[in-house]
Amino acid sequence: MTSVATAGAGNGLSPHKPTDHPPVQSGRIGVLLLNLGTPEGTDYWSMRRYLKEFLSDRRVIETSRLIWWPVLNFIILTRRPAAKGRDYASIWNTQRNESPLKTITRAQTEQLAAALAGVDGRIVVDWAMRYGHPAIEDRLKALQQQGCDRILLVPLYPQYAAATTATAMDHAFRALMKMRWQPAIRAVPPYYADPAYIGAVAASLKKHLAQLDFEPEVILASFHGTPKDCLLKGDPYYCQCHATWRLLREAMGLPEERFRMSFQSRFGKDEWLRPYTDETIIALARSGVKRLAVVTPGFAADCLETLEEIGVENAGYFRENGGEQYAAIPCLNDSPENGEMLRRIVLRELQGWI
Ligand SMILES: C=CC1=C(C)c2cc3[nH]c(cc4nc(cc5[nH]c(cc1n2)c(C)c5CCC(=O)O)C(CCC(=O)O)=C4C)c(C)c3C=C
Ligand SMILES: [Fe+2]
Ligand SMILES: [Fe+2]
Repeated sequence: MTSVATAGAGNGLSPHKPTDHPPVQSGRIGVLLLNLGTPEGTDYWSMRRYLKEFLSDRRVIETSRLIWWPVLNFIILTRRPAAKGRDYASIWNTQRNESPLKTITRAQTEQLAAALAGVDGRIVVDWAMRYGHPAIEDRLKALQQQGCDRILLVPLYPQYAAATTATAMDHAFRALMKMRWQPAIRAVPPYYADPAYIGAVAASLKKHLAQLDFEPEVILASFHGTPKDCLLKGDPYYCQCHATWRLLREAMGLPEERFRMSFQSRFGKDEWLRPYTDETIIALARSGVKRLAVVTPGFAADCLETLEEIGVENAGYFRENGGEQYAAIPCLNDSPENGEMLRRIVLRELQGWI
């Protein structure tokens, strides 16, 4: 028996196992990037597991469980896994056998770690997903085990929505609820109007436009949608998307007719935030617009919703309705613009800790 255990037993206390708690006063600082999550594979069961976890989240689907449970289990989870599995298969990173969202979030983590290494050697950067893997709980524990007694959470959503930012925070706090010795926690606020973000998206957009072999008549900023009810219940997402759109338009020096905005990825039969991206793209093509570029500033990383829905599905709608040239502009991903933006935002939120 170790001396620690003997002392504990002598006091009537349970023996203290050194492996149960983080190193004492190592003073490291964790930075944990949080993104949505993604399936582990494109097969039926991987897709079903992912969709079930996602669509069982009350922050995402607020409908009464009495109504939602049978709809989810008997309708959605019988058909959607196969259909969406095919969409995921069309964008899958086959080299790493993972979705692009995972590959890019990892690259963003490495990029930020490299940028911060020279600033303060105590900073450890990691990443986690709200649904699936790597799990938030596991990565919080891993940071603690590396001696991080302060952790900055970085939800990778420029615009706050209960369905994204809040559920990631809820999940982190559920993990913290299980810890006897919690690290100190901070969270990066929504950065939808931050000059570092607006500047990065505008610079990246200008760079990609310069590489096109055509000049778009219209640029459409497409944001992920939410049910309209979220706005009516007080979710700031719609207003934050509008603020981003206005600031980007000003940064690009474009009038409203040439820099439009819309909401994509509708799910279910309820009304979602308008105008809808697919309807907007069809209307633009029918009104005679021949050259269109679509930018997706609400997505930190390219994913199913940008690569497939914007890059393929909506490109088809544009061409079928008379459009000729179409470009889906990549998200910030791990571009130099992204590296500089994250470095600035994270360093500001670490003030007082470093
Ligand atoms: C059903 C309700 C949904 C709400 C509300 C919602 C909000 C929301 N989502 C994102 C970002 C992403 N969503 C992604 C995929 C995705 N989204 C939903 C549903 C809702 N999203 C589903 C069911 C799916 C899975 C695909 C599908 O079955 O259609 C992704 C892509 C993930 C990937 O692996 O590539 C992102 C990113 C935001 C920002 C948002 C609210 C503001
Ligand atoms: Fe979504
Ligand atoms: Fe979609």
